[in-house]
Amino acid sequence: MYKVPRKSNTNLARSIRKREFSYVDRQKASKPTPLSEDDWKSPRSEDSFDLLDPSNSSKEPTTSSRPLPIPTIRPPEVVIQIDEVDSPILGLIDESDDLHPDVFDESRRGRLEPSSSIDANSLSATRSSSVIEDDVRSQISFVMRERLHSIAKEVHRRTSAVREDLIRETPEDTVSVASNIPKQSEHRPSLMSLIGLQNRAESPSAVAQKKLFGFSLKGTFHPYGRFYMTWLSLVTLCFLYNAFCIPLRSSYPYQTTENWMYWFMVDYICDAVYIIDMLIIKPRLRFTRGGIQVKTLADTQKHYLMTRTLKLDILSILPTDFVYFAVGKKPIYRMNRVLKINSFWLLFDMLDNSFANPYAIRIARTLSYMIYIIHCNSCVYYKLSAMQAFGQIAYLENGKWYLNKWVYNNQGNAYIRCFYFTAAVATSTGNNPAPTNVIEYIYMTCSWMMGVFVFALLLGQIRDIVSNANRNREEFQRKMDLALGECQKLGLKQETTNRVRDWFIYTWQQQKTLDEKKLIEKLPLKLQTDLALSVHYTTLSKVQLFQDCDRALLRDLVLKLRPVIFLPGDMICLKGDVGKEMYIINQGILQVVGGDHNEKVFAELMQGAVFGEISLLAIGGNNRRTASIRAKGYCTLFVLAKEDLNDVIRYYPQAQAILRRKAAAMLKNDKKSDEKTEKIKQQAELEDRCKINPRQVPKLITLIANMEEMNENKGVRDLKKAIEEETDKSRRQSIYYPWSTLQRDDEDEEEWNEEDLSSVGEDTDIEPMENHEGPMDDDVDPMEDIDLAAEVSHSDEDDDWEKPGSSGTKKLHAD
Ligand SMILES: Nc1ncnc2c1ncn2[C@@H]1O[C@@H]2COP(=O)(O)O[C@H]2[C@H]1O
Repeated sequence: MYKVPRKSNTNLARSIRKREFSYVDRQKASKPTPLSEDDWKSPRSEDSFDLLDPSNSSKEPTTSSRPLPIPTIRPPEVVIQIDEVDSPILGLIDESDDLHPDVFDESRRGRLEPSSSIDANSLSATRSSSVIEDDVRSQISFVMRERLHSIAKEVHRRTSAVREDLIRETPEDTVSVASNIPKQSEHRPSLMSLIGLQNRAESPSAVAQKKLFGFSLKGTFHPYGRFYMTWLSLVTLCFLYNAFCIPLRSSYPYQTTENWMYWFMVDYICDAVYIIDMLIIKPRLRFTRGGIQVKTLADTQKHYLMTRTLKLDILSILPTDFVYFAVGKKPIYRMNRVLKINSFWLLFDMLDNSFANPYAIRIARTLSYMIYIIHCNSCVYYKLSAMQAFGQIAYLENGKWYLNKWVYNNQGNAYIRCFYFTAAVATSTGNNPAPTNVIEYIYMTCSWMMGVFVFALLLGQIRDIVSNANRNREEFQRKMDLALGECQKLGLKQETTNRVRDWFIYTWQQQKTLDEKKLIEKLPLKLQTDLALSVHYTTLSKVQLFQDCDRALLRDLVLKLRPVIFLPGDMICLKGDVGKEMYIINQGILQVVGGDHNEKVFAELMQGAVFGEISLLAIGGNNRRTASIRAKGYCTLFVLAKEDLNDVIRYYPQAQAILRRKAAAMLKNDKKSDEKTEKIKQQAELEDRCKINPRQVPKLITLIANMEEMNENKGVRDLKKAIEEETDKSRRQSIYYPWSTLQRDDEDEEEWNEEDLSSVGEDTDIEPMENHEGPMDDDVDPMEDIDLAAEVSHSDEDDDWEKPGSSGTKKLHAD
């Protein structure tokens, strides 16, 4: 620990101080950013002098005698910066920090008294050595502090500059930048990523290359990728050219001395394709090793070298054309090109796997075999015909000479004629001419054999393919017939039977199967989930619940969803029923209905809407349906059973909250609608009850109107007049007026017929009966219970009697 020399004015102390200060000077000179006076306010600048030489404490130190201030205490913010500097020497700072503050605090507080009583001369040698040691340590610590101080200052300066720059940025800029940045707050996987359809980020160079060529030249290819499929089609085309044209040109006279260069041109283009395929493409094809796709070019190359395909590829491209130099341009020597048949098979396999209708691909493949066999056969037939001079050489049979009718007679299109002949022989359909010699007999026997076995086999294959393609349809037809037969047996109404038929037909049109789940149940669960997610992606992406909640909820639920189809007008759930399932709309429109006959439509629900969850989760307080739901047209829904939902949702409180919130809003809405409907119903009922036939003016009123003495009363006069007018008008119009004691809603006021009302309310000037309650019977005279005298006298006294109120046009009164 740092020890203050007992007598600071000793020679030793002086020499220490001198060395220390001279070092400070050197350091100060070498500092990159010299400290200002403010930064450098060291408590020691004055105290140190006092401390070391207390006798001079009162004196103003002279420039020469006064030691330079020693920086010991850093400004607090600088200390923070040092802490942030990741430096291995920070440990030293801590240590050095321990040294001085106490000392200088003590000195500042004046508690550290210089021990003047101790004589410097009495310091022992050991003591002086420890002092020297302390001195060295203090110097080191000082140097460290000095350096760190300057680093800290620099860091501090830079941080402040950056901070200022940041603050100086205009808020508009910040806002615009912020608005341009897509919201990243929710780091949730998208629906696409859940089903593994998310595009992975690719390196810009790879993207650029892909843009240019559609593939990466440096990379490897997926064997089922689009690029390789396109390339494979080209290779297959070249193979087919070779496979068909080599026998054709070898037998028929289609390659002549004039056109051979064109044939050769195409030949060598095909050869080029073969070579590119062998040298560039195939070595880049990825393969699977131990369940992992190998993508490294070196590995794929090595793998290709080991395959049998390479050998076939080499054989297929062997330059057999060189034989041409010896035997002439005979294309038959290129027959090794057909060894590329692997490409043909591969292409058909790939098409089979990737086409929506693989049956067509399978039939095409089988048909191509048949055609090729007939093609080759026709080439042989032509060659045989040519060898026998196209029937011009007569043959002897039973002592007679005949012309050979079996051979092609060189008339018409050679290829078509020969093809026809061989097709007829192979399928045993034609009335073929009899062979005339051994070769012809052998040919015919082979052809028939081929017809019987090979063609029967191929035709059988085609039959299987076609029947497989129809199996689903037949199964559906069988089930529908069975169901309709049951309906008939049970004697159901024709309408019901028709609905059953409708359901079957619509389901088939939509799904091409009656049980969608059955198709995928053999797959592993993960794949089933992925499949279900991708198939129903459009619908599920619209379900707000899945958007707002944990995406795992979707994965958990998707396999529990069961598709069902409803017909137009079907009631999916009825208000008051116990809720056992909830639904997600996949297709179609549904209506939330109410009223006695479900005539009121509260809302329409579209694709992606969820309903039926209120009763399922007992959100409304019980497990009863809060509304009835009706299918507007054909609808496909996903049904989720209560147990399934409960099983899953208990792990997703957020989803529960969302469902609850939504349910609360709907319940509120429904309550309002219910109240309104109830009010309208009540009003309609009351109006109905209050209907009177104005032609049958109550006898009592007529009596009052006819009473002589009462004729003096203006009110009664008006009443009489009104009755007469009303009776006349009623007779003319023969209508009933609705009378009611109920105040109408504002919205209904417009519908109110002012003209009709005026004739009743305004002219009669009858005071409205404010508190008339209870039902009014049509048959009962409404005036019978009224104390007429009191009523009339009251009316008489009333100030408003003379003024027909506007309320009379809005309120109609039975009185
Ligand atoms: N106003 C509304 N709008 C949309 N959907 C509704 C409305 N009222 C009720 N529903 C739905 O209709 C469903 C009927 O059955 P639940 O009560 O189980 O759940 C109900 C809600 O999901």
